[in-house]
This record gives sequence, structure tokens and C-alpha cells, in this order.
Amino acid sequence: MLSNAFLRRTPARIAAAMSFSTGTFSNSQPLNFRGGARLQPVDGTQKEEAFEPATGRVIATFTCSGAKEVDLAIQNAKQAFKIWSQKSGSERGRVLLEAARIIRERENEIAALETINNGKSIFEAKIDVYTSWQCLEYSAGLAGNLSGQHVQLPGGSFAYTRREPLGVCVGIGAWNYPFQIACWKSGPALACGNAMVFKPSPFTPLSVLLLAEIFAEAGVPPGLFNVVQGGASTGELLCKHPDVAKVSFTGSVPTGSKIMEMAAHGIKPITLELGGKSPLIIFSDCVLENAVKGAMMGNFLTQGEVCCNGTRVFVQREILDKFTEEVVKRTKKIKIGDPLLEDTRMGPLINGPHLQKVLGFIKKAKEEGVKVLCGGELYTPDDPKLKDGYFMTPCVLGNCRDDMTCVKEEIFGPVMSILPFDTEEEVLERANNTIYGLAGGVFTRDIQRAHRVVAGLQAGVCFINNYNMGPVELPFGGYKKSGFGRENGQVVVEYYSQLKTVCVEMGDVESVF
Ligand SMILES: NC(=O)c1ccc[n+]([C@@H]2O[C@H](COP(=O)([O-])OP(=O)(O)OC[C@H]3O[C@@H](n4cnc5c(N)ncnc54)[C@H](O)[C@@H]3O)[C@@H](O)[C@H]2O)c1
Repeated sequence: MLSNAFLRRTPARIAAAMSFSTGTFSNSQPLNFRGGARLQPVDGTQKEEAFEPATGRVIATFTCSGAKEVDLAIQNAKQAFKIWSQKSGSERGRVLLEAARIIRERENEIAALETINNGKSIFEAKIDVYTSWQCLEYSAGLAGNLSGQHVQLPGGSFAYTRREPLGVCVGIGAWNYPFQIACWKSGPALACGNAMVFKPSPFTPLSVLLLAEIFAEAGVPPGLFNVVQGGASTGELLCKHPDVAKVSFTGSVPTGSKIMEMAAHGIKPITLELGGKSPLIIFSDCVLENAVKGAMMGNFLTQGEVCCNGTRVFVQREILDKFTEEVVKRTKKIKIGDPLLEDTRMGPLINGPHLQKVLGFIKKAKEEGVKVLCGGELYTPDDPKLKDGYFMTPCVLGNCRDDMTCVKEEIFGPVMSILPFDTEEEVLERANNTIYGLAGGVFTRDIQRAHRVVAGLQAGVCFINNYNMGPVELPFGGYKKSGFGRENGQVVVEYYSQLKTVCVEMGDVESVF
């Protein structure tokens, strides 16, 4: 997700000095964080390796946390919650502002680590860091504004509501936006007075440790924000723990469904930020140049590994050829390569199995009759140190039909499917014919049609004449199987707090007995 404000920054600021280079990083520090410090987990048997996708090198090994370590992290969070929840919103806000300031100060280091471990270009990783500290600043504002309601009752009696924190919240993250996801969950959670135990994806365990250190430096009580590492089994230990008050999850639909089952046993509220297969509808009266740019932004950020991407690009038949020609021309020009170089716009995919999965979708699409208009192949950059990286060429598919696998399923790679349409009524029905409902977009100069179409889209986040912009002031989240609950925007406090109603009697008790 992008921020307009970031894109308007001066190139000099973006190209700030870097001290990392691809193929050199190796982690030597513990990757769990508990009680205010990095440490090794006290238990856990399974070992995991994390990779640098650009080179295929192992850059970190760690033990997946077991039941004892998970419990210790939660007990630490419980203790810190007692202190943090008693502070005023403004006091909490000040700490979050300081954390935001430190993130800005360490922007290059955080972005570089994200690029090394995730593979996205450094240009994009800096955008992620930008939206991360913005979220903490925004959450700081929310903290100072938390309040209840005062309601007058008969006879001078009255009632008031208190917005109270939930307790220990668990955050479970996906690998595509590791630092940003951790900030988007912890910012509002801490603002509302909660503590958090966060588990990143085992593919991207590194950058969240910087966030934990930054929170500690900014002044959160030790234990307020903890990190446990691991995969499904560690995640399940967190979700099933009786002292956890809420789970906020970002990941795939099948895992989201399991999280919901586990939460059901404990009657725990959850936020689910899940996958998507979003429609991007381009009418023939659009500004073609903007529609082409929108389709590129809606498909190729972070190697296409973006939940809200508009991967089903519906194009009105009159402009199909012109649009397709322009998109293909620009897709072929995307600079693929060393993600730490400032002019690279597409890095490697997250890992070998995922790369093979994406290529498998393209193979199947060919069997089902699509025309590969460009890309969709393994790519080996000239630089020898990148020869084992997980690179592929961004791909545009033509001759697509709604019933094809590549059009129905989330590919989570740089693959755009182009689908012709004729009428507004037809395209809206086809756009909504999916289990997902995360996002959707429309390009048209007709203002009435733009609003009519987005009103008809079954999606939580809609764009008119742009795509994939994500300012932190706006709620983000899905409809249908893309999940529920919202991140960001003022509404986020609903998902990290609970409301207490207090009735105050000013007269005598009237009893019916
Ligand atoms: N809607 C959003 O905001 C958003 C944002 C980013 C990614 N996503 C989605 O995430 C998916 C890609 O991420 P992924 O491959 O990491 O997803 P995933 O579901 O495989 O894993 C997500 C997280 O859940 C953990 N996990 C796996 N099994 C678990 C279990 N049984 N119990 C508890 N935790 C478990 C993983 O270790 C990881 O930390 C895509 O579908 C993408 O669309 C959604």
C-alpha cells in the first residue's frame, strides 16, 4: 500500500545513504524479545531458517517457540499491561510519538533489513517504513482522544461509558509487509492500552525485532511488546492461550479459518486480514494513461505479493487493444534485479517454493487457454551474486475467462489477468463473482458511474481513478472471505478496546420486591 505523500518526497531524501549490500548480511542475534530484551526461547524443538530471497542464502536460523516460551511472553505482557493500561491516553500517545520519531531516524536500516529478508525493492521498503511510523503517529493521536459518552437519565441519574483496553493481544503477521503489519497491529493496540505478543511469519522473522527495540527505547514498560518466533504450532499456542484477550491475524483464508475456530473456543474477538482477488474495472471513457498506471500499481508492487492487488483487470472492449499494448510495453520495462539498488523496481519473490507455485499458476493458465502477453518466466539477473535468487519476469495474461484458475485464485505473484467486458451491469456482476472482497477499483471520467459502481462492489476498500493507495487515516479491511475487522482509521479503536457502561443512581433504589 502506498502513500501519495511519500511519492511526493524529493528524490534526494529517498536516495539517502545506504550501508548494506546484497549478499553480505547475516543475523547473529537472538530473535525472540521478551521483558524488554532479545533472548533465545526457553523451549521449542523445531529449527527454522530464514533466507535472503535475492541470493538464496540462509541469513538467520532460529528455534520455533514452544509452550513455555509462549506462556512466558504472555505472562510478561500481562505484567506490563497492569502498568500501561493505567496511563492516560496522552501519556501513551507520547511514547508512540517517540517510537515514530526513532523509526524515522532509523528508516534506512529498517528498510534495508526488510529488503534483505523479503526481497522487495528498497524504494518500496522505504514506503513501508513511511506508512509504519505514520501509523504510530496516527495511533498516538487516537490514544489522546479515547473517550466515552455521558448520558442523562430520569431524576438526575446518569450513565457514562468507558472505553477500556482488552488485555494481552496477539498479533500474527504475513511475510509480505513484515514491519508494516507489526506497526499496523501494535500501534492501535498499544494506543488503546493493551499489551501485545507478536509472531511474524517464519519467512520474515527479522525486522519486527527492530520495532521491539524501538518501543523499548521509546519508553514502553518491559514486556509490553514481545516477539515469539515460529510457524503454525507456535501460532496455535498463542491463539489457544487462556490469557490472550484478542487475536489480530494477517494471512491466508485457510489459516484465518483455523484462527477463527481456535478463537471460538475461547470466545475471543479477532481481526482477520485475509487474501483477495480484487477487480479493477476500466471503462472506455477513462484517462487511459492513468488507468494503465493504476493497473501497474495494482499488480506489481512487492512482486505482486500484495493482498489487495487488482489482479482481475476488466477492460471495456473498445479500449482493450490500446490498454493491453500500453500495459505490456510498460511491464516489459520494469527493472528487475538487486533489490537494494535504488533504481530497481522489482526484486525476487519470497522463496523457491512460492516462486514455483506462481510459475505453476502460469503453466496451468496456458493449459487452460490464456495467451501470455509478456513475462511469466524464471529470470536470472546478470549480477553473479543473484544467480540463486527467486526472480521471475512480471507477467500479463490475455485471452482470460472468468472460469480460469488464474482468474479465480489468489496467485500472490506478479501476474495480471486482463478480461474484456461490454456493459456496466455485466462487469459488476462478474467483478463480484468471487469468494473474496478485499478491494476493488474503477477508472472512468463519468462521476455518477464511478460512485454507482463502487457502491455495487462487494469489497471493503475501493478506489476511484487510482489504485493501492493506503493512507493510515483510512480504515482497511475486507468483505466476504477476505475477513472482517478494520486496521487504521478512527474505527480501529473498536477492534482494540471494549466499552463499559456505568449507571449512576442519584436517588433511592425502587424495588419491586
Ligand atoms: N488483508 C490483508 O491485510 C493482508 C495483508 C498481507 C497478506 N495477506 C494475505 O496473507 C497471505 C500470504 O501470507 P502467508 O503466506 O504468510 O499466510 P499464512 O496464512 O500461511 O501465514 C500467516 C501467518 O499465520 C501463521 N500461521 C500459519 N498457520 C497457523 C495456525 N494454524 N495457527 C496460527 N498461526 C498460523 C504463519 O506462521 C504466519 O505468521 C495471502 O493470502 C495474502 O493475501 C492479507
